[in-house]
Amino acid sequence: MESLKKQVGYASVNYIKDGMTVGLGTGSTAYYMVEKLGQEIKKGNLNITAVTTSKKTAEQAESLGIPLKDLNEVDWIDVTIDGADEIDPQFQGIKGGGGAHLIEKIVASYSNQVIWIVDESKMVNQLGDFPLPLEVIPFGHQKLEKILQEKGYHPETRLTKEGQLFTTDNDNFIIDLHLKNITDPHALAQELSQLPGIVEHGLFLDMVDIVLVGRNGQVETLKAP
Ligand SMILES: O=C(CO)[C@H](O)[C@H](O)COP(=O)(O)O
Repeated sequence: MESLKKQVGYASVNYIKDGMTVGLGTGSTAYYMVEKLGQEIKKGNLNITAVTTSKKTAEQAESLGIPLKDLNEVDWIDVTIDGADEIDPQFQGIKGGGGAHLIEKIVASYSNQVIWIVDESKMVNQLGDFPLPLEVIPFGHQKLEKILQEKGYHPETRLTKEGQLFTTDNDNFIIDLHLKNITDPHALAQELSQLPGIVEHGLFLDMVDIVLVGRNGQVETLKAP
């Protein structure tokens, strides 16, 4: 799996051209994309500016000498390359396994092109087996969890390995919904967007243009309709 992630992460850098402003995603697959991008910049093959989607990616990019700007400092992003947790046949996705989906969604929404890089395990027939992350405001989060429980969404506030409350880069919490299957992602997205306290849900709908899938040692390119 690790070698598939590396293969797909490295292959995605072919979509980055000289002079572009590039959104850098978060996670173990995006890690390899950033690594390869750093190598190409160091060799003098690429001259780009990047906007990062998390503190972790920013630290990695800085350590590799990738020039960074804040989203407010750029006009638009040419391409954003990011990982995903689940992708269905309609190219709808779940993100936020790493708890970075709020910033990832903002960056993606200001991008001309969005590319997801995944290994084949992320391609599913229906979304929902992967718990759906919600970034929530700490104020009243237990009340929100109760409402989600009453709706039958099986919420679980995310904890760190040490059992502490997981906090995002924005000092919010994550509630994961254990839904098993999501029959109507658009309806669910609308419902979740209307609940006070939820800053952003991890449903990424109609956002991706190209999916690069690592499968059987190859990188498959899928274009969203
Ligand atoms: O959405 C994300 C972080 O918020 C990641 O892109 C997603 O979790 C995939 O990560 P990985 O490539 O490590 O499986």
